[in-house]
Amino acid sequence: MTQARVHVGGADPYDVVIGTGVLGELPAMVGDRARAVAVVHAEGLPEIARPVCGALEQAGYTVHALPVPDGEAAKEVGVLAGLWSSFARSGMTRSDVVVGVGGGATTDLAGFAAASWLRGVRAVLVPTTLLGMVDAAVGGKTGINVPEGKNLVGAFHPPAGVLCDLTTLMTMPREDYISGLAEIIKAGFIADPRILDLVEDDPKGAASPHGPHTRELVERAVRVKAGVVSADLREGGLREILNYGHTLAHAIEKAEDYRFRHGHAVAIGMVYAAELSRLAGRLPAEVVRRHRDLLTSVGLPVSYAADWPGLRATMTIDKKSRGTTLRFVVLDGIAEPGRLEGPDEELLAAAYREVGR
Ligand SMILES: NC(=O)c1ccc[n+]([C@@H]2O[C@H](COP(=O)([O-])OP(=O)(O)OC[C@H]3O[C@@H](n4cnc5c(N)ncnc54)[C@H](O)[C@@H]3O)[C@@H](O)[C@H]2O)c1
Ligand SMILES: O=C(O)C(=O)C[C@@H](O)[C@H](O)[C@H](O)COP(=O)(O)O
Ligand SMILES: [Zn+2]
Repeated sequence: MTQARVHVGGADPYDVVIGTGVLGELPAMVGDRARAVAVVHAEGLPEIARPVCGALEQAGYTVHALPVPDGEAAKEVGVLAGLWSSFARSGMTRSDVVVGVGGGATTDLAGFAAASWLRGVRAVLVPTTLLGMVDAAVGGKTGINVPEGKNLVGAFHPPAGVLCDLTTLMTMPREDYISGLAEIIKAGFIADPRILDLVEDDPKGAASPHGPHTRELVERAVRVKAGVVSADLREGGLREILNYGHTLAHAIEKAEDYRFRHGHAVAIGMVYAAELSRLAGRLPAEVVRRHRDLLTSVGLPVSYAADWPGLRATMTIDKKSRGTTLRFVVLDGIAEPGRLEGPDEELLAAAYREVGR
């Protein structure tokens, strides 16, 4: 099967390679200055990590396989500290490389370990989930959670390359796959309406890695993300659009002690942001309905019940906030993202009433 190559521009450009049999590209992405490579992988994925390590060993690198807890449990300071110790024991120098293999949680951790080790070593990411491929591994946002909130500690550290092997999607649990679909649909609402049409025409196909448009959906979402982060790596302005739905989503994830899937929280968060847009007089009701219909059709949640004051308090520390001013990404239409700055408390609560069960 042919491979697609999406270029990410900016000060540290790199490619995202999408297809099957992409591991052959790994040594070139790691580069010839490295001696040692730390392969940080989700511990539940030995079958996927093994060929990655094998390809690197065959290319002559000394490989240190470093398993980390599966999923969100990886994004903890204790796990990160464990990686620093392992890097030290393995003698990882500035010319050596970290390869992250796993879902978005694993690549967020691996990327931040690379960003912080010796003040920054090269990272190559091999995402193995839909969400990892279309969002987390691309764009250089790395980080971990703290008890006070999601992704509150991290760094912008673009990878040297991203390898998306679509065959790894075949073993994904259905709910995790659908979670990734939320970020694809997000890319549709903020920038690429063709994504929305593809999902609407065949929601069953979209919710399966065997669907007829899997590759196109992945590629389209990667292109949206690549275009945005090429222009604004450090989230000076434009990049905020990728955060559509995330202000409430991150509060939900914290309220659920990070046991709620990210994409599921983003789905609810997008409906909330769409309701905010409507109540602010900026978005027709039919577009809000389109959010609910589309997300529901693939099995994503669109409502949530928890105490509003707690969620509202957590949202204060969202990274888009400036001082005491809350800032939201909203929509003025499909593919027309805008900002809502300092909305009044009644508007915030009214939008939540539309989402709350
Ligand atoms: N850095 C970014 O720009 C960015 C963007 C979006 C999301 N994120 C982060 O990504 C994380 C969510 O990522 P995710 O949805 O990939 O979840 P995840 O990393 O938690 O993975 C979900 C589960 O799937 C398992 N898994 C991974 N690949 C598999 C495969 N091929 N077959 C079977 N099981 C597999 C994992 O081990 C884990 O148990 C969140 O922490 C979120 O904050 C980061
Ligand atoms: O890449 C971005 O920028 C995003 O906002 C993408 C989001 O999907 C992602 O979940 C990101 O990690 C959220 O960033 P944060 O800065 O709000 O933690
Ligand atoms: Zn996200």
